[in-house]
Parts: sequence; C-alpha cells; structure tokens
Amino acid sequence: MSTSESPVVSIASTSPQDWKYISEGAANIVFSYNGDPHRDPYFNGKVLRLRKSASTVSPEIQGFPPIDRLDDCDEPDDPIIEFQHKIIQRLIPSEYLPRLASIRVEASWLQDLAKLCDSDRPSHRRQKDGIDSTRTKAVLATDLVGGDALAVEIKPKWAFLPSPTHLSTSTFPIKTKTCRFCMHTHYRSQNDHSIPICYCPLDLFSGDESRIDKALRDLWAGWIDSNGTMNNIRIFAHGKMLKPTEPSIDLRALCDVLIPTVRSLLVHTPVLRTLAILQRSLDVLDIEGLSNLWALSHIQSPSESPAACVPPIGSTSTDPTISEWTNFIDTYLSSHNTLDHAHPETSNLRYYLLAYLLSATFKDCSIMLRINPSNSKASSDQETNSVTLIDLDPKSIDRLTRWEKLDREIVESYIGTEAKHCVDWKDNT
Ligand SMILES: O=P(O)(O)O[C@@H]1[C@@H](OP(=O)(O)O)[C@H](OP(=O)(O)O)[C@H](O)[C@H](OP(=O)(O)O)[C@H]1OP(=O)(O)O
Ligand SMILES: Nc1ncnc2c1ncn2[C@@H]1O[C@H](COP(=O)(O)OP(=O)(O)OP(=O)(O)O)[C@@H](O)[C@H]1O
Repeated sequence: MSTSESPVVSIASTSPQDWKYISEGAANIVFSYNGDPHRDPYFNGKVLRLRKSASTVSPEIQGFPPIDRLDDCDEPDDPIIEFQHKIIQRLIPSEYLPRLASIRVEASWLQDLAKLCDSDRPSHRRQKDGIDSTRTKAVLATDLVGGDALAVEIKPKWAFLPSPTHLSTSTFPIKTKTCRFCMHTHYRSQNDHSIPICYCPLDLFSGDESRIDKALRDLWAGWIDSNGTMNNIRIFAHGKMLKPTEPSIDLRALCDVLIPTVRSLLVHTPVLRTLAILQRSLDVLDIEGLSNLWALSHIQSPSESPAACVPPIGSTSTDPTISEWTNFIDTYLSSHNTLDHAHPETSNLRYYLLAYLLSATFKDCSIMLRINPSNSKASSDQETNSVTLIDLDPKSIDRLTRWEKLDREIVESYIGTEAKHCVDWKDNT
C-alpha cells in the first residue's frame, strides 16, 4: 500500500456495493473490500475507514466548510496518517501497526454506501451519527479481520494505577487501590445495570499468564452477557463480527480455541508491555497534577487574570501541530526520565499537556489479534498469527476539560463503595 507521500487514489473505481460493513466506534465507521479481486486488486485486503458526523448537525456547525465551497485539493489527509507515520511509529514498531493510505471519496458515493449499510449498524449508533459525506478524503488500511482467520479485538483501556505524588488526600486512597477502568465501569453501572463488571485491565497488562487468562475469561463473559455489544472485546470470523447468539456458533468450542490462543499471543507479544509503559510514563502527573500545574502557570503568568479566573484546563490551548509533536517526541525520548516529575516546572506545562494527550491515545486504542486456522494446509505464503494496534488517532486538547470533570465524577461516585483491589503490574516487577 502506498504511504501518505504517494498520490491519492479515488474510491470511485469501486462500487459502494463492493464494501462490506465491519464495525464502528464513536468517530469512525469501517468497511472491508469485498469486490472482484481481479478488477480492483489495489483494494484487496484493505478496509475503508470513514469519519462520522452527528446526524442532526449541519456541516457548518461541525466546523467544516459547506460542501459546495470545498475544493477537493484543499482537504488535508486524515490526521491519523501523518500522526501514525511521524509520531506513533517512533514509539511502536511498524510491524504492530496497520498500513494506512489516503483515498479520495465523493459525496454521492458515500451517501449510497450510507444507505446500503444502514441496516447493519447498531441502533444506538444509527440514532446519533452517520457517514460524514462532506469529507473528500478517507483512509485505506490493512484489513485485519478478512480472510479465513478468526480475529479478536480487545480495547484494553487504562493499564496502570496512578503515581500517588500528585493525588489529593481525598482521592489518594481510592485511586491507588482501584483502577480507573474498574471505577469507570462502576460509575456507568449506576445508570445501566446490564454493564458487565468483572474485567480489569490490570490483569490483562500483568504479564502473568494466569491473570491474563482471567482477564480473557472476564472479557469472554462480558461478550456473552452483553450479546457482543461490550466494546472491550469483539470477535470476527471471515470478516464479519460475531454475536454470541448466532445459531451457527458453538460457544464452547469457540471459547476453547480462542482463549488459549489469544493468551499465548498476549504473553509472547511485547505490545501490551509497550502500551502500558507508554500510558504510564506519559500520564506521570495524573489529571490532578496536570490540573494543578495548569492553575499554577496561569496564576504565575503576569498577563493572566487572578487565580479565581483560571480558565478550564486546556481551554485556552491550541492543538499541537505535527512539528510540535515531533519536537515533543524528541524530548520524550531523550530527556523524559531526567525531568523531576514530582516537582514539575510551569515552563514545562506544554510538554506535560502533550504527554497527557498522547497517553490518552494509548489508553483508547485497540489490539487486533489474528488467529489463523490451525487445520489449514501449510504453504509458503501461510500467514502467521499477528498482533496489531489500531485506532491511534491524536486526541484534541479541548478534551482535557471533559477528562478532568469525568475523573472527578468517577472518583466521587466510588466514594463509599466496597473498593475493588486492582493489582498494578509494576508492583510485581
Ligand atoms: O472517555 P472514555 O474513557 O470513556 O473513552 C471514550 C470511549 O469510551 P469507552 O470508555 O471506551 O467506552 C469511546 O468509545 P465508544 O464510543 O464508547 O466505543 C471513544 O473511543 C472515545 O474516543 P473518540 O471519541 O473516538 O476519540 C473515548 O474518549 P476519550 O476518553 O479517548 O476522549
Ligand atoms: N484495519 C482494520 N481492519 C479491520 N477492522 C478494523 C480496522 N480498523 C478498525 N476496524 C474495526 O472498526 C472499528 C472502528 O474503528 P476505530 O476503532 O478506528 O474507530 P473509532 O471511532 O476511532 O473507535 P473508538 O470509538 O473506539 O475510538 C474497530 O473497533 C474495529 O472493529
């Protein structure tokens, strides 16, 4: 597949009917190429990742120019392409990443695809959003679920307990005992009693085979209990997402194949450990410490208003450009460990803001595990099992205010509950 530097090809040489719905998240919807492999070989083994927009929001409100004013050449490539190429690949070896390329798309083609896929989409997503047909560029990526392989997607979420250094006296006893994911699950379960509650990411990230096994069995139980709607685990066969209630599935046999194979893949891949180290080291202050540093730097700044008027965290900051990200990674790789994180300097506020944003990317990505059928004939081109990280988009700095508020609400909702003890992998090393 071409890289971001190559000429951008157009989707128009395929028909919307050639694309099969795979799945979607909050921001993107993904289709796999299912057309004639000889007519359009460029698209074989690829998925199309399209941005979504809120159903009721007009393009002007989303901040995009209206369609008739968009010059095709003006729309930049989706930011994930350059971000993965120039930033993520300096932290994660490219063998664990899908290949990405930019592709031209057209409004009428996208609108036809939107009609075709409507019935495949989950109703809670359909009510909220749809394919953003004002975009003129999308992303082609390696298809990680197609072919004969089984694929398991795990969204592991937060890998660590925070460093106690910057926690307040009230949050310290809670946040150092129960992990953020388990508290978030508890918070959500107050409004939705059907949420599966067993899975703990610290088991999955523990490096300990029996705890990884427990995490996988908890995810499996969540998959069954939620009828495949829990977003922390998805299972695909022949490019299609499975539901546990599908009559053709032998659940026992599937579980017996999947859990040992996925466990073995996870025990042997460096990906989980790398993710955990990145998440932890980039979120070294916790949102509480970052918020204190933000407030301090605004109080100290002579041009700012008095302390009482400190703006919400991140609200007056701009999103980093790619060159700022590049400088950040240079500093992270050369000097992160030399900084005194227990006493962060206000002059380093921007560094810590970017670090937190990047940590958020690694807290929200997913791992795609491909398991090839063991009974297939051995051949020279037989694929091996693989582990790939997906959904490594840059996060916007305006999320910081929401993350700070959410952190407060999650912890407050946990006060007074019987605290779950989540064991951090760092305590075992
Ligand atoms: O805030 P969280 O931890 O709930 O994470 C959001 C995810 O919810 P989850 O907890 O995985 O169910 C959420 O996932 P779902 O839509 O719930 O599948 C998104 O991944 C969201 O990121 P973005 O809007 O795609 O950039 C995620 O938002 P960010 O926190 O990454 O901004
Ligand atoms: N390269 C790929 N091959 C196969 N399936 C994919 C690929 N990339 C994404 N998918 C599927 O599409 C889904 C949505 O993609 P993605 O996670 O990138 O969207 P998102 O909106 O950013 O998600 P989230 O809400 O979790 O942030 C994934 O959860 C996965 O099931």
